Amino acid sequence: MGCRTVILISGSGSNLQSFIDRLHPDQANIVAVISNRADAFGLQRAARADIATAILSHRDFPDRVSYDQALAELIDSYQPELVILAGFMRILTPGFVARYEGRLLNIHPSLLPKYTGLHTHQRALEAGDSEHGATVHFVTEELDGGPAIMQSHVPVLPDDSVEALAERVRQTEHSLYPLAASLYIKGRLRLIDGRACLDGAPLAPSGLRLDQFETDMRGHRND
Ligand SMILES: Nc1nc2c(c(=O)[nH]1)N[C@@H](CN(C=O)c1ccc(C(=O)N[C@@H](CCC(=O)O)C(=O)O)cc1)CN2
Ligand SMILES: NCC(=O)N[C@@H]1O[C@H](COP(=O)([O-])[O-])[C@@H](O)[C@H]1O
Repeated sequence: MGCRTVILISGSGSNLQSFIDRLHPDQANIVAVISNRADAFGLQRAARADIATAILSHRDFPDRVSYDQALAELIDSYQPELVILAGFMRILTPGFVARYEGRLLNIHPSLLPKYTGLHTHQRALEAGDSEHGATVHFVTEELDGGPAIMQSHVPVLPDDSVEALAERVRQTEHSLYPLAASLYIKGRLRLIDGRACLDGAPLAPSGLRLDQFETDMRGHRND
């Protein structure tokens, strides 16, 4: 079986669905989906795929440290090799990050380092940006500050609403995230001395470009 993977969610789970649809269990063996919200539709997606689910609400704990300790114990009960944040909307404490750093990935809906935090699409529109996108990165203590692995780029159109731009970005995420995760699962992507490295070579600060990487992959297939 593949890389034992636990996926954390808080909402719809369309990125979770892209892992289910695009990565074979011999690659990503998703052993559990954990949500901090009981109403997360992603829990239904996981159940439909016969993946174990668990709910651990942050509201049931007095503070972040105690929540993260309980979350880590729950995660460790599944003995993961890789932990994926897929729309998981809780800021994680240094102790939690230290436990998983180097095998903890996140997808953020902006071209980091632009727009860390929340409301990224609205902020890109308000800034008048001509392009926007998403970033897969290693998770570190610094919120959305971890080394970038790969980015997808989309145009911002003149009459874009927040919803339209968010959907355009989300569509690219469903190719971006499984591909980035597959590089880790294959042993090609690693966090070394605080830098994201592919085949041992440090990546550029913005990571790989999805469009360029896909072009290169097609080229190699035609060689
Ligand atoms: N220590 C880290 N924790 C997390 C990271 C990270 O890089 N380092 N990435 C985030 C994911 N994320 C953006 O990609 C993000 C998630 C949540 C928040 C946030 O402000 N959360 C609020 C609650 C918001 C809500 O419930 O809707 C909070 O935790 O108080 C910002 C960015 C995951 N964690
Ligand atoms: N800061 C974290 C964050 O905003 N993550 C974003 O939440 C969405 C989750 O969608 P999904 O639940 O359909 O995968 C995704 O667009 C992801 O980039």
